[in-house]
Amino acid sequence: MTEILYKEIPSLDLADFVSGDLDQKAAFVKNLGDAYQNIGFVAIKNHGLTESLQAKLYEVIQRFFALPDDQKSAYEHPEIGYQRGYTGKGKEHAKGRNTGDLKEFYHVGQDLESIPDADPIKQEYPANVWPTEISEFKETALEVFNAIEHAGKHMLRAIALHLMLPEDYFEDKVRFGNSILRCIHYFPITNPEEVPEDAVRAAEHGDINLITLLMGASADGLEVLRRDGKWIPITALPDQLVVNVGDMLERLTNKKLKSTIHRVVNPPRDKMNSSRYSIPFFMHPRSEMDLTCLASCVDSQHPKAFSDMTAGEFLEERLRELGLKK
Ligand SMILES: O=C(O)CCC(=O)C(=O)O
Ligand SMILES: [Fe+2]
Repeated sequence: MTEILYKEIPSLDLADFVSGDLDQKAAFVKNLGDAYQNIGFVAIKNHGLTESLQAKLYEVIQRFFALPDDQKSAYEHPEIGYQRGYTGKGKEHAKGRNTGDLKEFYHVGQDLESIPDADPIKQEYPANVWPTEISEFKETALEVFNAIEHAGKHMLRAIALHLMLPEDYFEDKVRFGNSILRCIHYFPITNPEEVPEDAVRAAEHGDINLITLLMGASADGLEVLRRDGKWIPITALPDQLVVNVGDMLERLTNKKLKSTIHRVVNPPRDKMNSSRYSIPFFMHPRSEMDLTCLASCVDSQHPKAFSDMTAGEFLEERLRELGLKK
């Protein structure tokens, strides 16, 4: 396969896949496959998440993050690896680093009430944590969670077809999957000289999950590392979601699909005193999903690069590496 060095991440129309004719659907799968085998990122429109709902969630989280730190820390749950509720400033660091990122965030997971009692996964997930100060937080976040999850399921169908798997390959694996909507505030830095020399908004990393769907951020800063070593800034249009491959999908496909390293750089010094908000949705499967490399992705030129693990085991390992779990 030819290597493509994209100047920017490719833009696709999800409507081509969901409601297009056979040719449009095939073209979507081809373009997505090319993008994911090269740069690991695309931007999609017609994903079903309305701009008004996005704006509403941004408004709600801005009100939450404006609360005093000691009020926010009441929603912090280290005993569950911060997988629900608030995580305070500087707590998370990228794998392989010690300096914490210049961010605080809030995690929302599956709404337990929507999971049938008969599904054993219901016992596995912690309940969501909702700030009592902000009444619309729960309703708005869950609505966004469901809309993005729906778009993510379409993306996984297209990915399955690209991998020559049955279109519904991921369906049962992501039903009530362990996904997380992460509302992030990169807080203003009033005294740049007081933060550690090497501290950044988000140090370079790959995402843990199958795929990430990212709502357009409120300021610049996100960059992806192209395979020739050049950092490419990402600018998604307001009607687009950025969708990238995570480490679990890279593992499953034995690196055929690329979990591309990305980062959020600090603003120039004169803009350090401003906030940045962004909201990625980390689409995880159920913990029992087997991430053993697909046999179709292993051959003499591509020897198996990963040990066999379930998604649950991989997540536990990574949360420890990020400083979120003991
Ligand atoms: O804030 C962003 O634009 C991206 C954040 C990110 O990469 C992450 O939280 O994994
Ligand atoms: Fe990321």
